[in-house]
Amino acid sequence: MQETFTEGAIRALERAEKRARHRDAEAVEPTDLLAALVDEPESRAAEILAQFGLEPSQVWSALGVAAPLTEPEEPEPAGDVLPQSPAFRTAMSDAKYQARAFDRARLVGTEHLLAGLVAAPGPAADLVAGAGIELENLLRHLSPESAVETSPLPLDTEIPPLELTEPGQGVDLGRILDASANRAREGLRVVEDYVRFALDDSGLTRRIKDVRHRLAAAVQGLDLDTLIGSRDTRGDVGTHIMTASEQARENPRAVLTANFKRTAEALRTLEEYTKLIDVWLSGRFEVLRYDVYTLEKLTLTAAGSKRSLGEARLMVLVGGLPTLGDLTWVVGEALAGGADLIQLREKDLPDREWLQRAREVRILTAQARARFILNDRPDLARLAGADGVHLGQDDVTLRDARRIVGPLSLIGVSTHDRPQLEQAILAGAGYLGVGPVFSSTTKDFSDLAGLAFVRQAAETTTLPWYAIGGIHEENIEQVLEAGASRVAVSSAVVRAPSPRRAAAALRARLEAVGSNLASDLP
Ligand SMILES: Cc1ncc(COP(=O)(O)OP(=O)(O)O)c(N)n1
Ligand SMILES: Cc1nc(C(=O)O)sc1CCOP(=O)(O)O
Ligand SMILES: [Mg+2]
Repeated sequence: MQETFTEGAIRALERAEKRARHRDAEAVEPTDLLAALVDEPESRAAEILAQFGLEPSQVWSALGVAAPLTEPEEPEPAGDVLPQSPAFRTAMSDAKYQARAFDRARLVGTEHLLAGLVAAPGPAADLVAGAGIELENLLRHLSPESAVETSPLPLDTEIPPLELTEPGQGVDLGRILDASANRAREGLRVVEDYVRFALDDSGLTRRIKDVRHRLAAAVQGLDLDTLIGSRDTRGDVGTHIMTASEQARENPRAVLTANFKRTAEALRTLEEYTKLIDVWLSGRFEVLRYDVYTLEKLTLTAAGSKRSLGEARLMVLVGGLPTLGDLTWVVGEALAGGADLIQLREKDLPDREWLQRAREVRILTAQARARFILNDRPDLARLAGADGVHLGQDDVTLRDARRIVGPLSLIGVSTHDRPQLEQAILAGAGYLGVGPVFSSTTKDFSDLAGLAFVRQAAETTTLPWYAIGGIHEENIEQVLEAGASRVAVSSAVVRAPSPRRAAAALRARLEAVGSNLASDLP
């Protein structure tokens, strides 16, 4: 699906790039875009912000940026286009997504750019959220005329679209649409309750809410009076027919999957029957159906990983040791001290030797009933029978790794800032690395993500995540206070005089924090 931009949006994007250049940035950030959106006070975005009490001058001063850029008398020499930061790209993809859902012509306007900014965590989103603007209340402003307009698009065929309000034609269709809208709404509610109360995942809850609100907006596009007028619950022969599979639910997870299925089916019905009255509206139900599939994957991944990593709080990274004997000794000690996962991280070994070491570690971890993760290499992870593979931002993508290790293997992803965190969750990571928290003797970093990032991770997801980077017995308390429940360490154990004692000390600290890890619900 191809989107195009309104002239106002194009101007805002150009200005955002200019603003980024003026501050000598290496990439365009969401803050550049927010400042650029209010540069033109008549833009839809600026109008919406003003309605929420956020005037341009407040935005510029809160962002610490210059008031509107004055156009240079001479055109500026054209340079290479500045790259977009990951957060900016997230905002853009959300903006396009909102335009697709709300605008018949799929035109991305400044209001959609603003909605994109709200969805991309960071200072721009924080500023806007501080003014009380959330996706939920912003959705009302996205092309309101088209969001509620129900006049059909011209169909390709000669057959005129059904007139929903015409008795006879309308009633049957109205009953189908009414029942399906209710089923979709109810299914989403059941799913939301699981994510909110069983998983306690605020990020996923926000996503499900967003889908629920967009469903409500799409249903508004149908003639509500006709739907209610067509309702005949008592006369519906399906109301009292309950199959055995509908009644039996083995556990909360089965309730969850059944309700995702029910929601997707109901959306499919809405999509198909709405084609008879309004193809554009039908497209909105289609987009929602795909969103529900994505949500299902995200929720089941979160629930599955939370269950499978349960109380696995301490990951120890080993590697770079001179001999196989050194490696097996350290791994044995770490396991005896209470490591729940061993990650083999080799950087200079020939593949054959790496695989041989991996197979040894596999045996030791299996004996200790601990997990074994291989760093960087899905191919070797599969050959060694590892439980999973860990991928960094420059390693093969999660999708490619999945093709090698299969659907059940654990795939962890390193993240160093919030956009990467969100991206990894969306891509289906089974767990996350969150760091570097402190400077490390194992790996050099030019920038530290610090404890601030640990706090952000704690606020964002309940997918299992491991704080990593320079964590030792002396500083682990700070990491736990920032919200971590799991840590990954290397030197603190591998280079300790007694790896066993070092692992045991870390483990004891981890156990001392209240257990909010494993959900009681399967
Ligand atoms: C748990 C965990 N988190 C982060 C990393 C780092 O992975 P990556 O960024 O790919 O760097 P290398 O470890 O490959 O140097 C990790 N290995 N484990
Ligand atoms: C390999 C690695 N990756 C990190 C990240 O933040 O992505 S921190 C790190 C080093 C972890 O070792 P130590 O506990 O000795 O600092
Ligand atoms: Mg790597």
